[in-house]
Amino acid sequence: MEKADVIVIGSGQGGVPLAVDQARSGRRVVLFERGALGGSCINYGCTPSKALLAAAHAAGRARLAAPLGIHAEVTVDFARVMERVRGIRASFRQGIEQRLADAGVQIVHAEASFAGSSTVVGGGVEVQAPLVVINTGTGPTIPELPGLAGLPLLTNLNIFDLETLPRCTLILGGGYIGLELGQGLARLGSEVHIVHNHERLLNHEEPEVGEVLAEALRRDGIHLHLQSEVSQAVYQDGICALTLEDGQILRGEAALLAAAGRTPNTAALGAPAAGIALDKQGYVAIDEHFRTTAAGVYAIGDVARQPAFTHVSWEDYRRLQAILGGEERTRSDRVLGYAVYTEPQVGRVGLTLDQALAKGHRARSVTLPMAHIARAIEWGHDLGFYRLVVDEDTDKILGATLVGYEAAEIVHVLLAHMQADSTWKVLEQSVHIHPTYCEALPSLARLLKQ
Ligand SMILES: Cc1cc2nc3c(=O)[nH]c(=O)nc-3n(C[C@H](O)[C@H](O)[C@H](O)COP(=O)(O)OP(=O)(O)OC[C@H]3O[C@@H](n4cnc5c(N)ncnc54)[C@H](O)[C@@H]3O)c2cc1C
Ligand SMILES: NC(=O)c1ccc[n+]([C@@H]2O[C@H](COP(=O)([O-])OP(=O)(O)OC[C@H]3O[C@@H](n4cnc5c(N)ncnc54)[C@H](O)[C@@H]3O)[C@@H](O)[C@H]2O)c1
Repeated sequence: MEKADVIVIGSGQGGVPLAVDQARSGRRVVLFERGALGGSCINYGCTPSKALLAAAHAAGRARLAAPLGIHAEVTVDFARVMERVRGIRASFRQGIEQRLADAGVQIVHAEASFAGSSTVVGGGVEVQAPLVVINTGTGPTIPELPGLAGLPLLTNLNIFDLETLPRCTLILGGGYIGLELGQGLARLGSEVHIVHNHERLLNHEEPEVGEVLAEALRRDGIHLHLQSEVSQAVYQDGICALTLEDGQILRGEAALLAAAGRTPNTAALGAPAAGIALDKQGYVAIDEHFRTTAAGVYAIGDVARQPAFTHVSWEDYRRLQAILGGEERTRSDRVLGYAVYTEPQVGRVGLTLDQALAKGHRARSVTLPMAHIARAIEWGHDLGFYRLVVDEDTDKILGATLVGYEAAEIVHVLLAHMQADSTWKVLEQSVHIHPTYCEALPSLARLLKQ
């Protein structure tokens, strides 16, 4: 058996920098990875999806430019789109490999499992270390629907390997992945149907968010089947027939994409036998300091049911590093921002009004429709709104929801105010540049004076 100072399982967004930092400080680090180095984000998540969306949105903007007096005929070279996507993915992956190699991390390209709380085995290697960090992420959930098992499904794991654009794509799930990839494939020329089992898309967000996105997706020609589930799936020789609960049958030459949520990658770990407790859904149970139920074993990122975003997993690493270095940090005092990269985008930070009220804040919200923003009128962006939630006792900004052009960028203005513990009055007094989208943020705050 080999001895090491640190074992990292999974080369996700937290595991890689942690392994590198630990190795750079002179410790012997062994990292187990069963797939491609760099985890979901680089290989089958953020990077390829956003590279695909760059092409798709270029096509979509050109097609929707008629109201500006521009009539474009769009031709999509799907093979070139995907070649570029895979090229970016390969270069990012190579960067990770180089970082790990430069730091002297020993990599075991194999699936890891626990042979005791401080002993990990995989690929014929057995290693023991006083510190083990689990960063194994999640994989796609395949819904248990009659006929679905064994069908040639697309998931986020294989969709970026497509060589040809599906003529038609049927998507199960109207969450982040379903909407981003659905709009992406539609804008590249596929006929897209999204089957979603709630009355609104992105049902975890405020109702208006899903309503705006539904309108935007319909303008892209996407067929939405809301409050709907598949009762039977049949797939043969490229022809798919999905029977929906209302009896409607979606039939044709189609690809099927499962975008119905995530399942933690813990099945192979043998964690419970090593004294590492999982929760009911199989996520690793952790405390405020990322500690699992086994001494010396920590978990970070998606597998620990942290909000499933790359920047959260990365920030988990930074916090865990600080905790291991003796600092008093916890995992839950962050200002959480995130975004959905549809067009229009959704930029979110902090609490919604309902969440703020539920937490006991005396909270209030104000909303500015996109149609009242000069920049939006000039650019012809009529869909969306900006919403701000504040604490009436302290004037602190508690959260914001922005739906509109590049909202993922613009929301950082509010994130910075929140991180700095600033108030809506400071925002209201700021003189933002005309004519920008950000100019609307002090105007939004000004509504609180009425
Ligand atoms: C299509 C898609 C788009 C996304 N877009 C965004 C986005 O735009 N912005 C954003 O912030 N987030 C996005 N996400 C979420 C983001 O990818 C994850 O939150 C992020 O990758 C954090 O993951 P992680 O560090 O927890 O682990 P991961 O990145 O999932 O890495 C886990 C690694 O562990 C390995 N592994 C698993 N089990 C074992 C084992 N037993 N032994 C050895 N290795 C193992 C896996 O192979 C994998 O490489 C997206 C996700 C998807 C699927
Ligand atoms: N922009 C980003 O940051 C980004 C992009 C993609 C993914 N992600 C991360 O990945 C996670 C997973 O994304 P996701 O879209 O797979 O999951 P999700 O949980 O966001 O959405 C899945 C949706 O599918 C619906 N659903 C489940 N089973 C269904 C069925 N049988 N038929 C119809 N609908 C069904 C659910 O109601 C749910 O709303 C997200 O939570 C997010 O954190 C982030």
